[in-house]
Amino acid sequence: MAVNKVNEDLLRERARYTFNIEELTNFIDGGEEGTRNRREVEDMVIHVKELHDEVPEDYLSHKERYENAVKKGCILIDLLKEHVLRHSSFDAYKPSNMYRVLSMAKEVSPVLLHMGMFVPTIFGQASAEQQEEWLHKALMLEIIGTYAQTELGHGTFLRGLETTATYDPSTEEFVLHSPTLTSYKWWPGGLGQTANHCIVVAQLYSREKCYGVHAFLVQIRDSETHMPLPGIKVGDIGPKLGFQTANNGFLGFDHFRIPRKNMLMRNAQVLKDGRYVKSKSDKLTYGTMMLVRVMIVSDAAYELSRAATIAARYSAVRRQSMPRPGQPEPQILDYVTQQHKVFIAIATSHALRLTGGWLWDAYSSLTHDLDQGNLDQLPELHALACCLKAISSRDSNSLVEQCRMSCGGHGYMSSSNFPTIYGATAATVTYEGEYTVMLLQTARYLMKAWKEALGGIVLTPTVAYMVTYNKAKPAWVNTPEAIIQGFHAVAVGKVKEAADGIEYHQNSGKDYEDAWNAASVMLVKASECYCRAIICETFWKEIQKHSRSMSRNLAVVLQQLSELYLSYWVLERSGDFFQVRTVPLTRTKFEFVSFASPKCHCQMCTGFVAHITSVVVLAVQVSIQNLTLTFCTRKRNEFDIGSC
Ligand SMILES: CCCCC/C=C\C/C=C\C/C=C\CCC(=O)SCCNC(=O)CCNC(=O)[C@H](O)C(C)(C)COP(=O)(O)OP(=O)(O)OC[C@H]1O[C@@H](n2cnc3c(N)ncnc32)[C@H](O)[C@@H]1OP(=O)(O)O
Ligand SMILES: Cc1cc2nc3c(=O)[nH]c(=O)nc-3n(C[C@H](O)[C@H](O)[C@H](O)COP(=O)(O)OP(=O)(O)OC[C@H]3O[C@@H](n4cnc5c(N)ncnc54)[C@H](O)[C@@H]3O)c2cc1C
Repeated sequence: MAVNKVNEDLLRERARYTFNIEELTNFIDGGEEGTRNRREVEDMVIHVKELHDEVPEDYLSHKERYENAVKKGCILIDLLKEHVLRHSSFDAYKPSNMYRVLSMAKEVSPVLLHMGMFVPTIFGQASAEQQEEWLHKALMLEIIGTYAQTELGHGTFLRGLETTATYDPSTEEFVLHSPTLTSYKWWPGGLGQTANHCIVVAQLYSREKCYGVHAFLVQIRDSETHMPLPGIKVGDIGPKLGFQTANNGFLGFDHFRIPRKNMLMRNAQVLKDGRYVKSKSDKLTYGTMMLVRVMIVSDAAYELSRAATIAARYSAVRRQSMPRPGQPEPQILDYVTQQHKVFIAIATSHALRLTGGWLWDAYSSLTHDLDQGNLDQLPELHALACCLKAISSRDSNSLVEQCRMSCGGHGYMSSSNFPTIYGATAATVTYEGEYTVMLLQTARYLMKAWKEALGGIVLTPTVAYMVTYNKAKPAWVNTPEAIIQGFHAVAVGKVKEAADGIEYHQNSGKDYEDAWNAASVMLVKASECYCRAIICETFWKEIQKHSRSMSRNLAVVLQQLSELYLSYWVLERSGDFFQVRTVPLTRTKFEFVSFASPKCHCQMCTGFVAHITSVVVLAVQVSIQNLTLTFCTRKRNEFDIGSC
């Protein structure tokens, strides 16, 4: 049998790396133990022949694809359980571990929502007694759940959800009902044929009063026959852009009764006689969504690094055209345009991975605070989770597409894996909070922060610079730190511009809601700039922090990646930087001037040339599913990414 011979170009590129590959691998995995755990799980998976397709999944019927995905999901979960039972240290339910294991199968798993939302909701919103009853069953997949919140008529506007849960004190039950077609649950993953339980988000009624949306744990299919229970209508919603094996479904209730104890009662409760006990905050019902948004940042990074790996590797082995007659066709990696497409994808995967880790730590700290009854950090974390989920998923999805295009026709093949990765990341831009809606949520937070900044009130960490910029303009010397200050200045300018826009529309007679809507494009822009500043600053600071404990050669390359990221986004947003008025070169002062302002002096901070020499990459060694990007650093022509 022919042995796959490694491409000569790839071998040559790999011989050129200037740093310790294992060190980079450990850095990506979050340490040596992370690498060891990942490899152990991968080794378990890679030898399971049932996980390798004899026939391309695209040639299977919808039913075959689903059955194939169920089979693989069961195998992976069993392996995960076996590994967990063997290594108590491997935190299977650290979201990145769970998602990584499930994504080792090419098909999206029909139990993704069970692991990604059903289990976390029990963790986050069930009382101790309820966790006692349901958690182990869920972890061992004795019950298989999903998260049924979105309806045919409402996905974003949760207060508009129509499914009702009406308490009947005579039987101590809730009656679930879908009063209209638009109230049917629509989208929940696994609902089509897989789940036999679900978290249902419904309007709670007791003693004829509505208390808003709350979560309930509902059995929808018979545990033995798997048939829908009486009063339940359930099925598959049909083909989609991607996610074909996620088994997204619909669910309707016809006066379906569940015990009172099936309302998730960690936060709010309904007592036997129907009295409602309020939660410390209504927003705690939204807790699972915040968790998944936090997860999405890291998983968007993961999906992008898969795409970047494929593109970088292909760029090393593909030879095309003949710039010099009679010379061999060059590797397409030698074209600066190819580098410009691929290198930012690699840099962004690191930026989002490190930002995702930073956000996960912030979220972990918040959950600890919430357990102590301290909700102070909730608004800022909600704002962060919203904008970072939006920007990371959008950046990931668009760069996955850029990576696909960088591979020409072969990138369009299913066998390239780009279509699957694209389908997964495209979904992420919409689910768990639609892109624009999430940025507008962050904008709500920024408008409040701006008002406090004007009043000189001390702000929370990620917006504290607003007070500084609103008073003294910082001096700018041309360094990465200064670029980050530049992003802060741009963000402040956009926040101010949006706040001024709302005020302008109110002064012209609009009420606040209409003024908000009229200024909403500026509000989205302000959130984007606030979020970009966070990613730039976090990426840079994380690299500086980790560089101190890593070898110099690796630190140099990672530093170059972070400088590339900063430079790339200044150039991408040069128009916004144009609005930053400067004084001649030596000591540049920031003053954000809106284009609308009559005193706009568009004078660009010149010399903004970032020479990125001997940048990054090259060939890449991809080991299955992991993120070990084995870079061979190769001297590249010095290229000037241009002055602004
Ligand atoms: C690349 C692969 C990635 C893999 C990912 C890993 C695992 C996968 C697992 C699952 C993913 C698969 C499928 C996805 C499943 C779903 O999509 S579940 C459904 C998700 N749905 C949503 O996200 C709905 C989006 N809408 C909302 O969140 C809210 O409706 C809203 C937009 C926030 C608006 O809220 P609304 O009720 O209109 O009121 P208002 O805007 O006035 O907000 C009220 C106040 O509440 C605060 N708030 C809102 N949400 C939260 C929250 N989550 N946490 C904390 N606080 C919140 C808001 O800031 C307001 O506060 P104020 O003080 O009044 O400003
Ligand atoms: C692959 C996939 C899997 C999913 N899985 C699940 C699941 O398991 N469980 C679940 O409950 N849901 C799930 N969903 C549903 C998902 O959460 C919703 O689609 C998402 O929340 C967006 O809501 P929507 O579809 O109603 O879009 P809409 O909110 O109707 O958005 C449509 C347009 O209206 C705009 N818009 C809406 N509100 C505003 C506003 N206030 N201001 C300005 N513009 C606005 C949006 O920006 C967008 O451009 C899934 C969706 C997908 C695509």
